[in-house]
Amino acid sequence: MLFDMDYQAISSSLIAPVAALAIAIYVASAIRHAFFSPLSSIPGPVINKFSSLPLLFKVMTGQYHAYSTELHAKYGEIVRIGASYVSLSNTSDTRLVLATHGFKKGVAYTKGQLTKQNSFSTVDPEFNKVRRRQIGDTFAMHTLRGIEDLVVGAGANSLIKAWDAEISKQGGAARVNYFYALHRMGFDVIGAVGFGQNFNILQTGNTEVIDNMQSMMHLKSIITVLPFVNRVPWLFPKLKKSAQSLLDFIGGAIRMRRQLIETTGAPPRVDILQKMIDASDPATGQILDGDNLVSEVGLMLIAGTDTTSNTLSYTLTHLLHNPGVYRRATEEVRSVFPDASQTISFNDAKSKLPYLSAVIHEAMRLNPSVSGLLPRQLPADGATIQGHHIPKDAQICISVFACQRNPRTWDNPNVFDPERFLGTDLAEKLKDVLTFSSGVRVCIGQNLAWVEIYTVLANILRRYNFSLPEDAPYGPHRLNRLGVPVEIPAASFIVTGPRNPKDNCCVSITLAAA
Ligand code: HEM
Repeated sequence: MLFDMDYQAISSSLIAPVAALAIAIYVASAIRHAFFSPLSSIPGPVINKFSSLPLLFKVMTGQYHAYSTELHAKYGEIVRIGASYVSLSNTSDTRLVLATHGFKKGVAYTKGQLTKQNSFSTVDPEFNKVRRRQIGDTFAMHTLRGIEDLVVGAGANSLIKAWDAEISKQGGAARVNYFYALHRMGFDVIGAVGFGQNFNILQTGNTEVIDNMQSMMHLKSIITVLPFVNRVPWLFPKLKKSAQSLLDFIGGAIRMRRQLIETTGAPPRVDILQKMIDASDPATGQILDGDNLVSEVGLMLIAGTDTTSNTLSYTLTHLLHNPGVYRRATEEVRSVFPDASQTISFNDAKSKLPYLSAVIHEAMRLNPSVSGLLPRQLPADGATIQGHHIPKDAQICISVFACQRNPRTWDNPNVFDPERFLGTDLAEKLKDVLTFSSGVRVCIGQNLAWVEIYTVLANILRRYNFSLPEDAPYGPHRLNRLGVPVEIPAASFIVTGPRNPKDNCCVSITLAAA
C-alpha cells in the first residue's frame, strides 16, 4: 500500500514535467520545421510554416483555387502553402513537375478514393501506364471521329431540341438555366458514348444523378483531407448515400451491357463502354473486369461530365458578360455557316472559327475546370526549384488556376480577352495553358471534351440569341475596380464551378432570324 501511494505520488509529480517536455519537443520541432528546414526559405504566410490547417480548410470549403492564386499574387511564383506543401505558379516549373513519373501523384489521391484505384487516382506509375495503354485507344481522335454523331446527337442536337421546346412553351422567349441544361446534356453525352444508353435527363429534367455526382465530388474532397470520415458510417451519411447510388447506377449500366452481349452475341455498337470491356494492355494482355471496370467507367462519368459542362457554362458566362465579344463570336459563326439546317461538325468549327476558338481558349484559361489541389510527391533526392531545395518529404501542389492568372505570364490576367489567342504566337501561348494538365498524367479524355465543346458552342450560338435577364445578379452592369464584370463566385471540389448556379446562371433565349 505504502509502495502504491509512493508510486502514485511519484507518477502524479511526473505528469507535469513529462507534459512540459512533450510540449517543448513539439514546439522545438515545429520551430525547426518552420524556420530551419529546407522549406524555411520559401515565402508564405507565417502560419503556413507551422501548420497545414489553413490549406486543408480551404480545400474542404472549396476555396483552394482562389487561396493559392491570392498567395502567389502576394508572395511570388513559389509559395509555402502549408507546413510541408509548396505551390508553384510558373508554367515552366509546373510543366517540369508534371512531365515525368519522377514526381508521382501525392497520397491524397488515394485517400479520396471511393472505388478501386483507377487511372486517375493511382499514385503508382506502373499501374497508370498499364491503364493508359488499356484505355488509350478509347479516347484517341480516330475513335472519336467514329462516334462524333453520338456526341452531337446527345449533345448539341439534344440541347437544341430542349431549348426549342422551352421557347415555344414560354411564348417565343425562354428563361433557362444554362448551367443545369449543360450539365444534364454532358451527362447524356457520357451516357451515349460511355454507357451505350440514352439517359435522356436533359429532356426529362431529372437531376438526381447530377446531384449524386456533385455529392460524390464533395465527399471525395472531404475524405482527401480527413480520410477517417470514410470509416465512420454516421459521418456525412447523405453524401455517402448519394455516392453509393451513383456507384450502383454505374454497376447496373455495365451489367445491362454484358447481358445484352450475352443475349444477342454482339455489342450493340462501338462506343467507349464497349472499348473498355474489350480493352487489353497491348504489352501484357491484361483486361479490365469487375470492380476495375466499374471504377474506370465511373471515373469517366465524373471526369467527363462536370469538367466539360463547367467549361461550356463558363464560356457562355463570359460571352454574356462581354457583349462585344458575344457579338463578334456570333457574327463569325453565322457568316461562316449560314445554313442553319446543317449541323456544324467538330472539324469545321475548329478549323473555320478562329474567333470562337480564341473565346474558348480564353474561357479555359480563366476558368480551368480542374483547379483543385493536385499534389505531387518529390523524387528521392528532392528537387531544386527557383533556387529552393524542396526535400523528399514535402509535396508540390499544382495550382492550374494560379498559373493561368499569373501576372508574369499574362498581361491583365483577370481580364477576359480572347485577343490573346488570335496572334501568330498561338502555339506559344497555348504552352502556358495547363487546363488539361500536361506530361505523363495529362487528361486522357481531352479529345472527347474538345468535340463536345466546339460542336455545342458553334451550333447554339448560330441558333439562338442570348441575353441576360433583367434580374441577373452578375453581368456587364456590375463591374469591379478594373472596370470588368465581377466574376460569379466559384467553388472548387476537385472540379471548379459556379458556387450558386441556380441563381447566377440564368439566360433569356430566342430563336435567331433564319
Ligand atoms: C474540359 C474538360 C476537361 C478538363 C478541363 C480536364 C482536365 C483534366 C486534368 C487537369 C487532369 C489532370 C488531373 C491531375 O493531375 O490530377 C485530368 C485527368 C484525367 N481526365 Fe480530364 N478533363 C476534362 C475532360 C475529361 C473527359 C471528357 C474525360 C473522360 C471521359 C476525362 C478523363 C480524365 C482521366 C481518366 C484523367 C486521369 C489521367 C491520368 O491520371 O493518367 N477528362 N483531366
